Amino acid sequence: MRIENLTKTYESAAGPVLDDVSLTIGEGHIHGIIGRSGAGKSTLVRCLNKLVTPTSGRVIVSDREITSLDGAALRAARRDIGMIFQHFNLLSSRTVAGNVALPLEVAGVSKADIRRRIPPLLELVGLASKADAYPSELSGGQKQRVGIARALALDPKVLLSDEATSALDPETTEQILHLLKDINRRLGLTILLITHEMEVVRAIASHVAVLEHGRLIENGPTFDVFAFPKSPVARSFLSSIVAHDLPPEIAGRLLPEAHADTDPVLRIVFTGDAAHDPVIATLVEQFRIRPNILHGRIDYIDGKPLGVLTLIAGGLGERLPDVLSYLSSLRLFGEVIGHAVRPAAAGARRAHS
Ligand SMILES: Nc1ncnc2c1ncn2[C@@H]1O[C@H](COP(=O)(O)OP(=O)(O)OP(=O)(O)O)[C@@H](O)[C@H]1O
Repeated sequence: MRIENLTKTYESAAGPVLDDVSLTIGEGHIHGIIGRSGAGKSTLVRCLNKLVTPTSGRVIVSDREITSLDGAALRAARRDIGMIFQHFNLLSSRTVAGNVALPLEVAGVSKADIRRRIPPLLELVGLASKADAYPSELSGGQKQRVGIARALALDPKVLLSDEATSALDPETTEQILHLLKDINRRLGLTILLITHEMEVVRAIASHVAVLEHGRLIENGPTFDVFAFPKSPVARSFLSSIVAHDLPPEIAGRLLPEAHADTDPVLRIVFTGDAAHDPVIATLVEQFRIRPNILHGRIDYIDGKPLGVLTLIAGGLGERLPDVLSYLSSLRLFGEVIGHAVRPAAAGARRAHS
């Protein structure tokens, strides 16, 4: 799927809601799009199947330019694009099987074929025993499974997921994300995942893009964006997952410049295999540093370890360039983010003031 220079303006006075967005979604990828409320996520996803007509730009799915199509040709092209929604959008008067059958009926598939195609779809989403149940008899997670089976009924090439887990509790969210990942692996289905939760991206997305005020401000493999976010928005989305920023009460005590009574504060980003190296022991033994750990966390993103550790590097002094080159030899990233007043000196400073 290719999105090229997509722009959408609803009301010219309000300015564009999508502003020149370009993005390629690789075949078989799960690509997350994250943004705050009002960033333009729903508008973007609705432009992709032309539920909303973009003001300019193109959307190409499997070499077909969706944005140039209308009428029957557009309806046919939409079969390549399945969609699931936050509030499931099931018909309450139809059974589970009846809801899954709906897109097949609209596409003119014969009754016999529909009867044949429903059971494997329900099997795929773990609802084989619920074919005759009505939506009111299902849990939220089960309703979303029906939504997924319905979205897959016409064998789409791409699945658009618009906040599909936002109405679900954490445990059900995990099960639905697991199901999406499983379907992605088994069918090779490309999934575009619209969300405002980094946990959702972390759980299953191989790539992630960040949307802010209608502009794409970041895009790349999930691990790279998580390890080295460039925008404040991405950093703030990541705050519950990766310890990029110090808690405000610690950050507020750091000084921007070195003084005679301060020690540098070193931030180290651990990625890949080096996350398992005895880095701190080497800093102590080889570089004679007295580390005092301020904040840290190590986690797994896309199956790879990612850690951020911030420490006061007592005794670092002139050895900073050597330490940074040692870290980069392990392909770790290190930087001095400020200076901390030594505890004894802090007491003296307080007494002085
Ligand atoms: N049909 C419409 N007419 C006019 N303005 C609209 C319309 N749909 C959306 N907007 C405006 O476009 C902006 C982006 O909305 P959109 O729903 O695409 O964002 P979002 O990132 O999905 O937000 P949320 O997560 O809150 O749904 C908002 O300012 C919204 O008010």
